[in-house]
Amino acid sequence: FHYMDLAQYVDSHQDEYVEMLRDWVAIESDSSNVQKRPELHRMMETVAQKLRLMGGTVQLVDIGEQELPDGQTLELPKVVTAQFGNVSSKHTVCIYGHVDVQPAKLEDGWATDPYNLTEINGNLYGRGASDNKAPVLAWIHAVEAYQALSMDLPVNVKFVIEGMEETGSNGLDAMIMAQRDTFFSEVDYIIISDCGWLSRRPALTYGTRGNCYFFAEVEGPEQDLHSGVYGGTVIEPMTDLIGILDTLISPSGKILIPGIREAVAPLSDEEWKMYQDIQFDMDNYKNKIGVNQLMYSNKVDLLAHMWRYPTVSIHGIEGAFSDPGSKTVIPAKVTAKFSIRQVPDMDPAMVKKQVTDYLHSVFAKRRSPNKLKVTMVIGAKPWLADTHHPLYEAGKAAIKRVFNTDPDLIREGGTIPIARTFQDVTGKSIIMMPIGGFDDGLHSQNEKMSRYNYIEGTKLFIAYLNEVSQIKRTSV
Ligand SMILES: NCC(=O)N[C@@H](Cc1c[nH]cn1)C(=O)O
Ligand SMILES: [Zn+2]
Ligand SMILES: [Zn+2]
Repeated sequence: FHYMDLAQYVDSHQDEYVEMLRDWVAIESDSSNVQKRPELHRMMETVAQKLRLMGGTVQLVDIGEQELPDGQTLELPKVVTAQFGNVSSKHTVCIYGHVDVQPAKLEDGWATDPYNLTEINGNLYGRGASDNKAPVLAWIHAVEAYQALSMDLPVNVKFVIEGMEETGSNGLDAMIMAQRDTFFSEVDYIIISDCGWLSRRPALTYGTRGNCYFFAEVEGPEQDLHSGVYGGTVIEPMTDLIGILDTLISPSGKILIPGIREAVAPLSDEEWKMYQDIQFDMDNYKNKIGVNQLMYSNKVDLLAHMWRYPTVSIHGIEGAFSDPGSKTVIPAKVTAKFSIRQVPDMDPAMVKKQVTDYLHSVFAKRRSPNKLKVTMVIGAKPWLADTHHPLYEAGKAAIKRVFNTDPDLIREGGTIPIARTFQDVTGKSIIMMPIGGFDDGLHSQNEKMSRYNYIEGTKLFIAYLNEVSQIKRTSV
C-alpha cells in the first residue's frame, strides 16, 4: 500500500479540492426552502456529473414527490448512486452522505457570504462546508487519488448521496428498501462521515440520537387583531401556545412529558467510565458557544446529556410577529416548531402519542376556545454501533497512520435519520468516521471546515479503504 504517494498526491492537489468545494458551496441546496428546490436538483446533477466523469456507474434515482403542509406536492431531489469497482473477491463499502444544507442568510449574522466559500486563517467558511459537502468531496477525492496514480481500489466503493437529510431524509427509506436486493445486496459495510470530532483529537462515532420534530398549531380568531382594540377580550392563541410550550421541559432540563424519561436506560458504570476517560474541556466548550454557564457542571453529566439522554428544543413560532419594530398585533394563528432528540429504547411512534396526548391534556386545562393541532413531521430513529466490530479496529488503524494518535470513541447528539434504516433494512454494519472539527458551527452562522481537516480527512479516507480491505471475510 503506497500511502505516502497517495498522501503526497492529495497535498499537491489541495487547491483543486478547495475550488471544487467552492463550486459546491455556491449552490444554495437548502432542502427546507421550497423556493430553492431547483438549486437542490442542480446540486444532485452536479454530484452525478462529477462521479460520471470519474468513470463510475452512476444513477440518479427518482424517489417521488414530497407532500407539503398545504397539500401541494413537490418533486424530491433525486438520490445519486454510484459504483466504482466490482471485483467479487474484494469487500464492498457504501459511502453515504448528503449535499443539502440548512438555511443561511448573510443577515443572520454571517461575517461572509454563506454561499461564497471564503478562506480565513486556514478555515473555509460557507454553508454546508462541513455539513456535509467537504466530507462527501473528501470521499470522492480519495477514490480519485487511487485512480490518478493508477492504483487499484482496495475495495469496491459505492456511493449513496442524498439531498433531503436536513429535513428528515424524505423518500430515502423507501429507496433503500426497494434496492435492498440489488444495489445494496453486495455491500458489506456502510460508512458515514456526517458528524464532527469532540475536540482536536480525531474521533470515531458509534451512536446518534433520533429526532421527533413537531408542529403545534393554535388557531383562534379569523384574522390578526389590533391588540389595543381587542386585547383583553379575546383568548389569544400566542398566550395559549407559550403556555403549553412551557410545560414541555423544566428550567433545569427535566422533560415533563409523562413516559419520556422513564423509557431511557440508566447510565451504566461502563458508560460512566468511558465518558470520564474522554478528554473534554468544559471551559473550551463554553467559550466556543459563548456562554458562561451550562446545564450541567461536570463532564460526565454534560456528555451523557449531549449523547444518550433525550432533550427538548424549541426552534421557532411561525405566524408570530418577528420583524424589527413594534407591531401591536394579536396573531390569529401561530405554529410552534419543536423537537425531541431521542435515544435507544425510545420509539418515535410512542413519542408522538406521548407528546400529542400530553399537549392536548394541558391545553384542555386552559379551557381555551382556540383549536390546537399537533403533528409530528419527522420521526427519525437513533442509532448505536458495536465498537468492537472490525470496522472500528480498521478505523483506529487508519487514524493512527494519518494522525499518529488513537481516536476518541464518541457518540453524536445530532441525528442521521437514515443510519438506523441502513442497519435495519440491509443488516450491514455501519461506522461513522467524522472529519469535521469540534468548532465547525454546523447549522449556525459562520459554518466552516478547516483546510487541515478537509485535506487530512481525505488522506484518512484513503488509508481507511486500505484498512477495510484487510478485514477478514468471516467477520463481515
Ligand atoms: N449532520 C447531521 C444533521 O445535521 N442532521 C440533522 C437531521 C435532522 C434531524 N431532524 C431534522 N433534521 C439534525 O438536525 O441532526
Ligand atoms: Zn449532515
Ligand atoms: Zn445538518
